[in-house]
Amino acid sequence: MGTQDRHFLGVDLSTQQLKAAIVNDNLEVLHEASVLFDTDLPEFRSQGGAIVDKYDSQNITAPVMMWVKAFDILMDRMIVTGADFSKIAAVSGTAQQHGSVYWQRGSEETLKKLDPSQFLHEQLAHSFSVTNSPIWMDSSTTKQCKELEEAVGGPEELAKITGSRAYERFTGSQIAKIFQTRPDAYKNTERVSLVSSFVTSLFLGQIAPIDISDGSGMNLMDIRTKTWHQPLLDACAPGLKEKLGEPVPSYTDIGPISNYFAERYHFLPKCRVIAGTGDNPASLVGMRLSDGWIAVSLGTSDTAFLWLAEPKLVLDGHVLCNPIDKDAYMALLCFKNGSLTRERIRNTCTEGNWDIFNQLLESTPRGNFGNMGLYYDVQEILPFLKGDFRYNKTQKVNKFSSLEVEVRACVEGQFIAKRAYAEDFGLKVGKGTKILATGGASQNKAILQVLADVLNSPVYVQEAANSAMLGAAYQAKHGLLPEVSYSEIISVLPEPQKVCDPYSDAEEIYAPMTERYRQIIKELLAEQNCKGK
Ligand SMILES: O=C(CO)[C@@H](O)[C@H](O)CF
Repeated sequence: MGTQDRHFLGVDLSTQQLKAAIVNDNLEVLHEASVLFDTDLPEFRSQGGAIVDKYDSQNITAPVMMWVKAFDILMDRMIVTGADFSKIAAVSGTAQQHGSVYWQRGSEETLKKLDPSQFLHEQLAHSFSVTNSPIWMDSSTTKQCKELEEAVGGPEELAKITGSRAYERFTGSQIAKIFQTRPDAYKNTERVSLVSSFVTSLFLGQIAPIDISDGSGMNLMDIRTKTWHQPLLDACAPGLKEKLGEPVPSYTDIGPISNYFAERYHFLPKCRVIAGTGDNPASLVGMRLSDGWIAVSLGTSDTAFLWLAEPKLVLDGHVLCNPIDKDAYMALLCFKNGSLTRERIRNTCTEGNWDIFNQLLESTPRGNFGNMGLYYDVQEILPFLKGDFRYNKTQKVNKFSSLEVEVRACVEGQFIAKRAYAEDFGLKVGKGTKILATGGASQNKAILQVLADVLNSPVYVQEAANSAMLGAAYQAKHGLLPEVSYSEIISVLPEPQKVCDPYSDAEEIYAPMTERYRQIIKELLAEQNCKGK
């Protein structure tokens, strides 16, 4: 296959949808398709792609068969766009981080012998020992988190080894909870995948390895040796190492595409499958981050991340292995209450109209007359709080005086939190720093202006907002051509475009608001700890 008609496929299994893009050798997007879980697969009754347990709102999962069925639909939708899979030289995947898939004993044999004349969902319906996969929105594993930290001597020790203290959404505590509460399901589990390696397993026709970047979001892997830390595996469940398999660098060529995809969709048998990775590492691949840049992904969860040459010990935030250079790292800050919270405020203040939301946002001054709001629909990660908290210039209040104050308080509050944790993480915001925004809300200029003001830095966007999905497609080329450097591979991409600069008064407004935010959080966490006692 000549380079001019060498295409690459990237598939992104995110929280709300499964989407795919095909790019040509110049990384130009040729075809895209998506499957929205809630509306295209209503029989699973997901909301935002997730199922919240009606008896325990901290217990949040997603039906794995919803993801499998979405695959069948996605491939057919790609065909409708005119995709020619025979030109695909390599495919890779990305997915929401931390979620886990539990393959039933014997399912790898099923994967190897899939019948091309049938849908995936018809053949994999009995391949999962856990039918509802725990996902990153879950926060029901505080007990298991404590056990993990105790296993190695405390949160700092755990952060030193794995890059993070224990977090409820991380896969280690989720596996431990399944072993403790559903021992038979765990016993019947042949292999455990992350959602990203679940995606590549389908293409590979066998259980694919976990990559080191997504794997470092499990509280199980030593980020320096890139190997599982046995005392942590033992603290979760017996025989876990065999179920996880060995982690691999994120650009590893893990084998040829399965016969199923070759025969059913006419991929060439020589099409290669490249290891998948998590959505945030894939976004780093999809964006051209270098020193002085901070990436902010505004999606279901909001995240901020940047490239690190060396790991840094933090207790609020994460250090992951780098998806591009296996000897480098990346810093990650994750906020659960992202776009779904912005949409909730939009719905309550504007009956669901983004144009009115933006008008209200732009009708209020920077600093919002001293009002601050913190809105946590689901248990937040940073900080570990849930509920709405509103403050006027001097004190806590139950509600704000106007809709426009509420709208600005939501957006400013989300970005002030990012600034506070980013600065605590050692990131430098302000002069010389540039922000690269991605994710759905990065197409909203009014929101980006607030981001620029709060972080006192210019905001850039790149052509496509789907940086994770495109990152997977770029990773497919990066993995296929190990002799070509990553920077050379993405050198064909257009430079990010500047969208807005901060106003000159931004720093004098938001530096003190960031300090006030820190004080408020300290008081709220102290209050919560007292209630918990
Ligand atoms: O938990 C997260 C990162 O730590 C989220 O960004 C998920 O990856 C979103 F899918």
